[in-house]
Amino acid sequence: MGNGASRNPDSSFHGSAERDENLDQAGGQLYVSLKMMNYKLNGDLIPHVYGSVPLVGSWDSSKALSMERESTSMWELSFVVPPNHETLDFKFLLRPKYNHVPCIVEEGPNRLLTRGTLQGDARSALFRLNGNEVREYQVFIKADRVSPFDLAASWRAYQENFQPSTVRGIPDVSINSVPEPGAENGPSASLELDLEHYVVPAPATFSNSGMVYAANMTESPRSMIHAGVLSNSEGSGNVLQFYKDGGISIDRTATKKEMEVMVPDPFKFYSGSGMVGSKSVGTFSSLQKQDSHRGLFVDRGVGSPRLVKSASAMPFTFDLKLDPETKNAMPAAAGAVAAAAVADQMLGPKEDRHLAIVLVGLPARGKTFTAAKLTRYLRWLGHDTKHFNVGKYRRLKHGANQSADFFRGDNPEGMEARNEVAALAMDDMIAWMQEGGQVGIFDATNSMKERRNMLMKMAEGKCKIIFLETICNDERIIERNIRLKIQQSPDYAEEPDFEAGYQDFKKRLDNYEKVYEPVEEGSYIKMIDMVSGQGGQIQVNNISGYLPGRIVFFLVNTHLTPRPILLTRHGESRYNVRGRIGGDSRLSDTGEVYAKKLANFVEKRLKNERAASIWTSTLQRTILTASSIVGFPKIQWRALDEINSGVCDGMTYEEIKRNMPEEYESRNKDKLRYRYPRGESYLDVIQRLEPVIIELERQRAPVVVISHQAVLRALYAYFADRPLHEIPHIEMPLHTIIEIQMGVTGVQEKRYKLMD
Ligand SMILES: Nc1ncnc2c1ncn2[C@@H]1O[C@H](COP(=O)(O)OP(=O)(O)O)[C@@H](O)[C@H]1O
Ligand SMILES: O=P(O)(O)OC[C@H]1O[C@@](CO)(OP(=O)(O)O)[C@@H](O)[C@@H]1O
Repeated sequence: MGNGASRNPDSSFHGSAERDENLDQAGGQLYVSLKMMNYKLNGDLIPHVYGSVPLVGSWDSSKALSMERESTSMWELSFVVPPNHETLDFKFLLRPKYNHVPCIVEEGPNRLLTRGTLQGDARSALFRLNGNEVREYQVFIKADRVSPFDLAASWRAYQENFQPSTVRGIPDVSINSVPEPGAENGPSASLELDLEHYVVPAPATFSNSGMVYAANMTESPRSMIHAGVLSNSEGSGNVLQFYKDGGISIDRTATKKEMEVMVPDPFKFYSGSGMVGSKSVGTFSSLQKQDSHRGLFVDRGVGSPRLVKSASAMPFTFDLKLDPETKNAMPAAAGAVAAAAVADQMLGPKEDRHLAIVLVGLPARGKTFTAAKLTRYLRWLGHDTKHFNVGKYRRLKHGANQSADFFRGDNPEGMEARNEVAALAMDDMIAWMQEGGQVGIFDATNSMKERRNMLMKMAEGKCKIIFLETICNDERIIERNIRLKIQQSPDYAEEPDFEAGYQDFKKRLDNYEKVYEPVEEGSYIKMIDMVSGQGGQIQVNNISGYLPGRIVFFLVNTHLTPRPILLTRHGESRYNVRGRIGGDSRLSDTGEVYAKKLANFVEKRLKNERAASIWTSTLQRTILTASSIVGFPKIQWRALDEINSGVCDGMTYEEIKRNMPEEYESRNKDKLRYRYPRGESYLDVIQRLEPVIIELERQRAPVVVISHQAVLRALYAYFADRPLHEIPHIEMPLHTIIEIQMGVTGVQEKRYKLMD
């Protein structure tokens, strides 16, 4: 749209330099939303808009933009103006949709929009019809500056998913901030104010609830499993109780029983000093240009992680050396993971086929939290990943109630006992990798070089180690973390006196601080003050390969700002009613009622959340479901489109069974991997949703995702930490909102059912 050359001599209006600067700094685009009220069709004349720049026809009425009917008498048009636009003059006109004449242009001077501000008085649109009859229609013109980076943030997501809609007349990005007059009298008014009224229980499988201490869900010592003392990681944690309101509580009795178990001593002690020299260090911050490091997202927001890559930093490259021995060995979840990851795993050096992420950091620095989150992400992407928490091994071997003295650097028994359990956990992790496991997350303080050397020695020739150090210098956050630890950690489950627990943990921290040696060796990622809200930094050293690159990218985008993510399917579609899959049908009458109810719900639930946004697919049924929601930007993502059912698109399951029995059978056998002819599989859907997950992690404001059954199953599985094979079978009912609450203790779920 550039320098929209205006014919209006007064159009050289400019805002103050300061305002311009502010707008430029916002880096945003302008979302212009025009509405015309009470226009009832007059012959085949449809309201249009044309104006001074090519986007609105350059004053050529044949290229005017048609407004779309939003309701019986309300017409709407939204478009996006790039930030550098000068002035936009425009006028409303009435014209047949596919004919150029007759063309009736509104009376009066041009309307003028300068740098986001409408000049002159707001006035109705006056049209002089044949015989000099004058018709007057009320119009609303609204321009909102919204950062496009908040909308479709990563360049990758933008390139891959932010495609033009196939739906005629519906803008890809729109904002309608003016509540529809009379909206409160629509069907939505039937939704009572009390949202709690609509709460229904969440399924009892939400294993990653913020109420559950992540360490409890990690692996158990093999020796115990083999001895039949414990079952496996899932079974060995605490007993969970699920309540009607979706809350979860931990049965401490179970924890205690587990702690009482003592194992025969299978421990071996490992030592060594195989230190790997540091090759290059890169620091990432947002100050560099986006295109200077492909694949890494740059956040322009205040208080977001900073990402800078120094010239000396290693690029994330693929090592494609051919290893004939493993040519045919496919990774466990082949097909789920990106081709580059498969190539790395199959063709890279032998030890690189297994990756150990070894956490480093003082207590209460978010190591277990980060390890659990990374495990969830990698598993969801299809990488066989396990989380080994040395604290859990320690508790099982030495009991949960060790005092701070146990952790003193000058307590030889304590040191030996701690190294012993660390070696046991590492041993288990390597054994698991040799059975085919891909990524092991080794979660302990690992705060001294000597310990890290031991681990590197154990890993030699077996797996590649990347240290992941979490550093936090914000005293307030450390204080909050300590308090959370006393509440959550099984170490203090038996301590009834909070203050006594607090003092003991502080002493433990002191003991660690005295001997702490930051990582300077090998390959590493350092997360420094990433959750302080003041920026933060990620430093990487000697990192290469597809998977390490994805891990860095993921960590850069995660944070702890609490916010809800609301997931919902579109309202019932006409195809849903007829049992047809895919397609691009409109909503049924029931679906339309849901759209109104949803708008009402969103209005109430996100009343004070001005920065929230609504994400839809590019298919009509989601866009129409979002259409009644006002006051938030709406973004269409192609990645949110329903699973592509290829040649079966538009058929009923019955028709597929009858006409393509083999296809029907194959899907029944393996719904996760089955790919519709010329369409997609669930695994394909998961892959294309990865940028959406990264973007949901990155967002600090609430997001409402209105999408489809298969897509929402995949998204939900990420948050609920559900295994890949369950994804195609997860229940995803219509007319229900799943609220995922992201916060400092992890992820929690709540459900609202708005209609039966
Ligand atoms: N990068 C981080 N820096 C500081 N605190 C964090 C970070 N990530 C998560 N946290 C917070 O730290 C709390 C305690 O984390 P936890 O993982 O138990 O610590 P650790 O394993 O280091 O002892 C978490 O509940 C979370 O709120
Ligand atoms: O994988 P299955 O269970 O077939 O579910 C996906 C199907 O759900 C449907 C409805 O049957 O999605 P949608 O919610 O978009 O209408 C189909 O369009 C889609 O093919």
